[in-house]
Amino acid sequence: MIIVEHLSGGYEDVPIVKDVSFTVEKGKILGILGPNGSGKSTLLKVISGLLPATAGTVFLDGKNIKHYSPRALAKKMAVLPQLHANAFSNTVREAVSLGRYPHQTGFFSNWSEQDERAVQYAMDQTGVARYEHTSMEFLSGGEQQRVFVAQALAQTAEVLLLDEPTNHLDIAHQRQLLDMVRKEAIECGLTVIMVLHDMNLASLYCDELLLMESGSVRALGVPHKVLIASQIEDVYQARVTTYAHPEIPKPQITIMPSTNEYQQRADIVKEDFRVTPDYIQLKSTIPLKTVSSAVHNPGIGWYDCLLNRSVPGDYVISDVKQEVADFLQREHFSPTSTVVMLTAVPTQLFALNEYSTEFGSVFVVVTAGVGNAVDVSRTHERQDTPYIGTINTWVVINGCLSEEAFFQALMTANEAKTKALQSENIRDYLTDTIATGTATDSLLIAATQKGEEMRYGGPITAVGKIIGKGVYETTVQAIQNYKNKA
Ligand SMILES: Nc1ncnc2c1ncn2[C@@H]1O[C@H](COP(=O)(O)OP(=O)(O)OP(=O)(O)O)[C@@H](O)[C@H]1O
Repeated sequence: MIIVEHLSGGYEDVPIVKDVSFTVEKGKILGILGPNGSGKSTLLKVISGLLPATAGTVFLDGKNIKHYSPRALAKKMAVLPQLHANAFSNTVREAVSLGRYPHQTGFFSNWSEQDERAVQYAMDQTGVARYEHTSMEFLSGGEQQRVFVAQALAQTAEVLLLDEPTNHLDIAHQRQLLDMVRKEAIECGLTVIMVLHDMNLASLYCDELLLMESGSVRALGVPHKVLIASQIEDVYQARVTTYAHPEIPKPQITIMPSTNEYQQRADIVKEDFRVTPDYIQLKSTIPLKTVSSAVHNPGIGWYDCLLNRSVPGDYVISDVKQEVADFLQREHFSPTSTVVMLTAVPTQLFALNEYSTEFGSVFVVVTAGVGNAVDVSRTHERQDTPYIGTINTWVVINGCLSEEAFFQALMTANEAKTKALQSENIRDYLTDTIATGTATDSLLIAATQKGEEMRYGGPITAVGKIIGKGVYETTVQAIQNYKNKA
């Protein structure tokens, strides 16, 4: 455990680090973030005693680091500096072995089995063992960086101070190195303080983050409390936004380019829609921000091609995703920029309407196979598996929606669809109650993201009113087309 209390320090007469306090428990990782020149490296140097503290104290295992001899301190604390001197070593093994120096009484005169094990372990963990006899000068920047990390690891200290350990590393090696650091923390109780420029890696791998600004602590705490967009924007003077990592409950940050290239956005017009016997297509000249429950490319993304593909009524493919991927390849659609829904309804039974609004027009496209409609409040009584018979709904908006508005738009559209089923008296044939949808309905909201942002998409907003009316009317029309055919 390391406790830093009211620490200040800098270079001769230049105070840099001002009144920094934090605690890192044993086995935890603290990430230090901050703009260039904010004092991150200087803080590590003052903590490690490389620069004198002008005020404050660093406690290591309850003892002021000033009261450790340099060798005793080096056994407890290993440091990976930002810039490395490599004057004393030739080969990788020699460089890593230097990490054992604090454990030696003479100059490597009593090399022990423990030293050997520590060096071998550090080389294995950092993936440099295969270069062990190679001269340092023949290694790439990233390979050298891993050797220096191995050197610090070979020191077998309880506390590791790392200044930009992922410098020069490609993403696979960044991951390998940070996974290794995290494993050492969790399994061996290693306490780590590391300076990282990459906020996303810091968020993923650190228990807590310290955000520095002009030598002082601007924020300290768990990643969710530090990586707040407004705070990061203020400290870095760069526009950013946060989003959730897809698998790990940690925030991620992305920069918002100031270029207006992306703001010159086109409008969707009726001619962008095309209907063939196989599919209904919207081909846009710009990617649309899309939220959907489609079969292919569901979720949130940017896509310039939407397909509602008609498949035979007996379409049962065990691997639908692969079948759709094969279809896209066969038909020369880009798998990464196309959203695909499936329907058993012949495409000519679609309904499409355009609605003009004050912000721009809205298109609603629906195919409604309601032969197998269900009452969602009664489906718990059924034992049957889902079958094809689907209402597919697209709402394409010439306008800019907030994230909140996208999800409200989904709700608004779904409510309007249900209302259409009600007024068309579509019933669940098992319960003989009004159906609310089918077992496999799909819904998509796409927007050009041009113009002023609409914050909300609920039923009484400008966009919500159109979605409510548009999805209702268009679904009714599509159901009637379906009934007439039947
Ligand atoms: N040897 C030195 N003597 C005097 N001032 C220094 C010295 N090294 C760094 N500084 C100054 O201290 C301030 C903080 O530098 P430091 O290297 O700690 O920043 P940092 O946050 O690690 O930056 P970066 O993200 O660029 O690595 C800077 O203004 C820098 O110019």
